[in-house]
Amino acid sequence: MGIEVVVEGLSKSFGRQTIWQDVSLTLPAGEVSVMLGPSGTGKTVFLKSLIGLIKPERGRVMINGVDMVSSSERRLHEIRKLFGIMFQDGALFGSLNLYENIAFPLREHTKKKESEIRRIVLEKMDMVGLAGAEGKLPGEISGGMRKRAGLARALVLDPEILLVDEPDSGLDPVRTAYLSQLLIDLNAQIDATMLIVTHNIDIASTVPDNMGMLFRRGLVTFGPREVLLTSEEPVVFQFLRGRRAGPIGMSEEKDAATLAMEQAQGYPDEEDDGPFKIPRQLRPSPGMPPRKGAERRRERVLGMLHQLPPPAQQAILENMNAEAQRPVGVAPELPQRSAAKGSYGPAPAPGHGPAAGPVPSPRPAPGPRLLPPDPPPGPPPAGPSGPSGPSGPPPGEGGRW
Ligand SMILES: Nc1ncnc2c1ncn2[C@@H]1O[C@H](COP(=O)(O)OP(=O)(O)OP(=O)(O)O)[C@@H](O)[C@H]1O
Repeated sequence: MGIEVVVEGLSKSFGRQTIWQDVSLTLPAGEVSVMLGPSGTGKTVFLKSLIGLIKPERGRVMINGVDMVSSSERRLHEIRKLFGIMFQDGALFGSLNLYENIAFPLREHTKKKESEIRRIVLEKMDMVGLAGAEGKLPGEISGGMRKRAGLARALVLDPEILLVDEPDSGLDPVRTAYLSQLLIDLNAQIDATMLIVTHNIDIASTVPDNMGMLFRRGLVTFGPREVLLTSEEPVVFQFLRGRRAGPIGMSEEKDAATLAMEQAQGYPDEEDDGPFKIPRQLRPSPGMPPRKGAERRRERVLGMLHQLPPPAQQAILENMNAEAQRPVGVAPELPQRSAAKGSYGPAPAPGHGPAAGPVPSPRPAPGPRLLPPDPPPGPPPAGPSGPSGPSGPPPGEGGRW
């Protein structure tokens, strides 16, 4: 099972620029969490602070009793082996093929024999739908494949904590949807604690168990997904709906005068379309094991229900009831096109038991099989070819921690 990450009173500045202050939250063990926030609010800085790559001035990040802020490099080196990180651009070595890129952390951090390395690399490539692409160079594959290669590399040390930085960047909406499903399937298979940093509302509203948001140099909220998704907080309201009206401006937060002017004039083309409709959370694909994190989360959230705002309580109970009645492995809201008549009809019967019923026990062969074919290769990855993270070569020359 994944490990809980406890963040207490964390503050970070660069020179005179405060990035965020007094951030406190807990990433529950084995659950999937998302950190949202407009560009530049310090999401990536937060992610790097969790693993000790960036040092906050104040606060603690407790993992297995070790503080990632104040511990020695030797201690951090040990704890970092618990992490896998998927960086935005995949952070692959441009001169190494996918096999060698993905094998890199195993060669760096373990003394495994070549046959064992091969078994692990091929298994993880299979899990992310990259079987057969071992010999490709990063410059020969699409952005989506590079991301999945970065994900495979993040998995080779069997991480208990998986950090994912903007998995959607550069991907079309369909590839993003497949990647969202892949993340849920991986969580079902490895039961790791996951934190995804993104500003993509589709990922944020369908993947995680918990959500938080950074804005105005602080944490706006963090908790069960329904808390943020029902929030009337102006910044959350604006962000979820992608509006211009609200405290988030073009490049930074709006000042009071701009907000007052905006309230007087409004944006006539931005109609009030009512409460944000909370989409269903993705479930593991058919054939995947059930998510243990989701089961634990259910108990945890029911235990804290009375402490949550009433709209969140209502949304949680409605979702739980809907989940209990929802057949496994089917997205009932998607009409299926009949090939013969070109018409739309109801989805086929699932042939699985109800969600809240007994869970299937046998663990299936790994590997989501729902990935679409990849588009032709894009341009070679930009930026430094050396990845940084325990799951990959670290930042800087030579790629060492
Ligand atoms: N090593 C650094 N030195 C100085 N400033 C930094 C450093 N790393 C990040 N920053 C600054 O911290 C701020 C937050 O950056 P960060 O990349 O964490 O934002 P973000 O929320 O992830 O943005 P985006 O969504 O656009 O990726 C930015 O102003 C950035 O310039």
